[in-house]
Amino acid sequence: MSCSGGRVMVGHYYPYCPEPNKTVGIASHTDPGVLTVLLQDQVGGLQVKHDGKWVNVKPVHGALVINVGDLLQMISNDKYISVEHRVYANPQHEPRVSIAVFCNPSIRDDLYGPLPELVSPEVPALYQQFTYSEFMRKFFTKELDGKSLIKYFSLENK
Ligand SMILES: O=C(O)CCC(=O)C(=O)O
Ligand SMILES: [Fe+2]
Repeated sequence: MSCSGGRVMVGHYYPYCPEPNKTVGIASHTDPGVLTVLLQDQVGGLQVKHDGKWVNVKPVHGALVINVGDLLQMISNDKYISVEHRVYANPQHEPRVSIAVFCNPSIRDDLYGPLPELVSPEVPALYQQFTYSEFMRKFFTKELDGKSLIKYFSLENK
């Protein structure tokens, strides 16, 4: 798999929100692809779910946040787990800007699934194989919610 052909850059702009407890910046989700590289500014607002609790990701000047996505979870047969994250509505009187680069496979019709090296009679595959086209079709028809892509391709009932 190569990341070079499948990178997408997205810029997010979160304006000041006078009533932040009535809405969200981005609802809780996992990123679908392999890895996401994220640059935050100094405003903050990103949270990740850790041990069932939302934890603030403190913005550090010059630092990049790397999120594991659903594809990496499935290809690694759960060696890496995709991270649930969200952004709260911005209560600061200055806008928040973030830039995300999504690293995805570049070949749509190859089969993806747990890498053969990670699967054995003792450690069975946890996910079915799928093409990236099929994966993205499913992604675009799902709600922006927790782990439904992972559940859809899972061979177990998670
Ligand atoms: O703005 C952020 O910090 C996060 C953006 C995000 O989660 C995404 O683009 O998938
Ligand atoms: Fe995200």
